[in-house]
Amino acid sequence: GPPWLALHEARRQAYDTEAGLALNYAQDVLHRTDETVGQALDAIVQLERAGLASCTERARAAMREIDLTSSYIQAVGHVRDGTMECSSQGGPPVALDKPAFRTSRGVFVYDVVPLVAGGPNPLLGLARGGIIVLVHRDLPLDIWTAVPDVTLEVLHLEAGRTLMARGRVDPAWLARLGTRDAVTFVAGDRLVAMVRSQRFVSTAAVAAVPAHHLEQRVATTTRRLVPVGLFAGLAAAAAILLLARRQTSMAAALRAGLRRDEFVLLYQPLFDLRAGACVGAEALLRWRRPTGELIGPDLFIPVAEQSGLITRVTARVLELVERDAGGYLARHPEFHIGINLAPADLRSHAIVDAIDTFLARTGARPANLIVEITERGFLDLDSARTVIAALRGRGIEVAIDDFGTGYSSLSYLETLDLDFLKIDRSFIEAIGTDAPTSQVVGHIMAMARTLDLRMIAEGVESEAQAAFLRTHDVHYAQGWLFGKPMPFADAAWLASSARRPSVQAGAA
Ligand SMILES: Nc1nc2c(ncn2[C@@H]2O[C@@H]3COP(=O)(O)O[C@H]4[C@@H](O)[C@H](n5cnc6c(=O)[nH]c(N)nc65)O[C@@H]4COP(=O)(O)O[C@H]3[C@H]2O)c(=O)[nH]1
Repeated sequence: GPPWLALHEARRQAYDTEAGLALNYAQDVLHRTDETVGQALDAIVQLERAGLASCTERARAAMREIDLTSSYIQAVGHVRDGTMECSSQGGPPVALDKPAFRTSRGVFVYDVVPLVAGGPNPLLGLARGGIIVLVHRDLPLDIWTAVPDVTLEVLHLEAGRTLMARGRVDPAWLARLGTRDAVTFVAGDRLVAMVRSQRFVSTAAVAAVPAHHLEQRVATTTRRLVPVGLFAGLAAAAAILLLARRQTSMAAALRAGLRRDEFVLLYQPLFDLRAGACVGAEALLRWRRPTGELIGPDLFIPVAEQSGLITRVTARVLELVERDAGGYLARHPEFHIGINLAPADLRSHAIVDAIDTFLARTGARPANLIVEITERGFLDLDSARTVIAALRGRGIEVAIDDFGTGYSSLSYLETLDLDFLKIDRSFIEAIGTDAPTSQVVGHIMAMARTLDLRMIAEGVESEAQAAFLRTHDVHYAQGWLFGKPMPFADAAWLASSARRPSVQAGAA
């Protein structure tokens, strides 16, 4: 019957979600590895072409220049007869061990180069034509992961060996990739994702997450798919299962849903923690099926993203905000509406035009909008930066969503200009408990302060959590304590009724 189907579906969805997370980690590592290898090869080619495989003053100056301008390169040197005779770091000659292997590009890979003799972080060396580039073996693995005990590894497929690793690796994984570009599988107590580099086809990255997260996710997904004792709920779950079974039909249904205007927005109040007042709302999308069931975004946004429909969904969201709140925003310049963008939205300037149109049609001000971005899937950093700059240039504020969940990594914080960091609800949930993640929120807050970002806490359910956040200078909060997602009129009513007492408090 449907409950069994739902359990089965929960398992499939849980696997997809966890595998997606592991793939994200692997992709992150791969991206950093590609950058590292790319910079190393560029350096070698540059010095080779200039005939600078030597220790002359000119060669050493060129090496120092490369060292200073390449973020992933630790040092560049000249190697002859198994000795690094000089390097951009200065110091005496360094005797090298035998290279571990030679790649088909003619690059010799040295496993351990003790640049600082007996130093704590042995470097990896890549050498060709008398030039050696030294890189930190930890740097490509230095990504933010929300779950503890993640294994990260960079593999050389030709050589059939590990280049860099953090955590427990298993040599047997290598064979699972075969000729594919990416693969996920369960091995023992772990879920493993492997991705092959498109730039350097003999390198691949691996991420392995503990499989017990999978079981937890099956449990929560089952709870969501099987609403207790509701036949309607079961029917909805069954309907979703039928759709989800074949993503193509789900995409077709989404397309039809867009055509038939089946999407609606609910608005979750955003509270200023100090003033204790509602100062805005986040727009959250729902799909109202012709049967009357409301389907949550977790089920259809990923399909919209995979099927290329997401930019149309985002355009619809702007239309709906205009319909629900346009007039109100024009009259309430201090009210903020949070809108979720998908990574695909940040790939072109179209979203900026759509927002300009929205502002022109509604008379709302740029400061009315907070755009929330997440890095589910892969963010094209260059175009994201351009789009974000265009939005911020207009006075629209930008928040990074899902921070710490593994979707939004530390590297994004460093490279994107942002206004807000949204602390994910999983970390708020852990406040004051002895969950292993209970300390994470402190680190996230410290990071936000360092980067000069204001903070929005998500999923605040208790007064104790709110008090904790208030004392730690978190500006805004959302969550069931303040209000569940509701029709716009209700959120607007909250904002106007909540503003009065706070104005009096300010005047007193
Ligand atoms: N347990 C608990 N949950 C709370 C609490 N307060 C809020 N939530 C839920 O947490 C989610 C917060 O949204 P999000 O992190 O932006 O996460 C959103 C967002 O990433 C995505 N999403 C929603 N609307 C859109 C949209 O219009 N476009 C895009 N691209 N994504 C959307 O879907 C995600 C899920 O949205 P929802 O299902 O509406 O789920 C919402 C909200 O209903 C609380 O106190 N306790």
